[in-house]
Amino acid sequence: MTIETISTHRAHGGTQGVYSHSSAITGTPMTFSVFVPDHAPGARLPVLWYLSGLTCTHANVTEKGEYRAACARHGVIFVAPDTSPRGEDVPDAADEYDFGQGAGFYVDATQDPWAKNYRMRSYLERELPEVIGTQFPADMARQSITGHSMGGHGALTIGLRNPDRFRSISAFAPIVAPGEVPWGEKALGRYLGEDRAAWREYDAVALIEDRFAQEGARHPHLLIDQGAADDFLVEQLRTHRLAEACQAASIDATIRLQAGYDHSYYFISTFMAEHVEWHARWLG
Ligand SMILES: N[C@@H](CCC(=O)N[C@@H](CS)C(=O)NCC(=O)O)C(=O)O
Repeated sequence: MTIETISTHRAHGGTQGVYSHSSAITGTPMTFSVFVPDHAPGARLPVLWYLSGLTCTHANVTEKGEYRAACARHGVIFVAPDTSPRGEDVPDAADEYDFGQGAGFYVDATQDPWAKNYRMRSYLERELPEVIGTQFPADMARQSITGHSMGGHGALTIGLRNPDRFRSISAFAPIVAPGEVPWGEKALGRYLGEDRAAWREYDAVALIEDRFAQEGARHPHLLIDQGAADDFLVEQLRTHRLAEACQAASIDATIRLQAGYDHSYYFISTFMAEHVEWHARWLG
């Protein structure tokens, strides 16, 4: 397994890198960024994954997320993958910002022509963790996950499906019930087909209903921040649906509505250090 180093920079007492590798799962080159705080020789640090939203690459959070000082302070590695496979040979939906390249929705597509490359679920559940665990000083027994919008949906669904891998899940303005909102209905319908039963493992509210209704089912700790002035809140994000599902399943989640904040990286970067610190508590 080889990775190519695209760039490295010293920052906040650590190293911010951007890397590329050839993914067997997506069949494309994939780019990702990793911040590694300085550490004692031989030490292995816990990992916080960050999944990005529509139209993003690894670069949006790397440049605007303001996570490095907190990660350095708490000794946490921060990994930011891309949001889809990319390339001239990868099918795309020209002129659609919410589908195709930049909008992989963290699913394994089953429908043509998407099924061949759009396999972000397997990429993030199987292939990239192997790369991070072997190429970086990462302690893969200590992982948590966060994300924004479509990436908040990715963090919640990957985290809830893998409670033994992730100690905590947080999200900024996540899509909590894609099966009930226009962004999600469009993406899941085209990537997975019209049988809505197949959508449920890619829908945080449905996953909670299906897997955590039983008293005592173990789940990662949950923290959500949502801007009250977010233009997507009512139609696409619908945070109250997650609150209702958590309450019905007796899941003790912290879900906060932040007055005045919109959907942008100004919002994310404001609360990023708090999220890193919160995850660091569970990561030990
Ligand atoms: N109106 C936006 C919709 C997409 C959007 O808001 N994307 C969010 C994630 S859902 C984002 O993080 N955009 C990139 C950025 O702000 O750097 C666009 O067309 O770019």
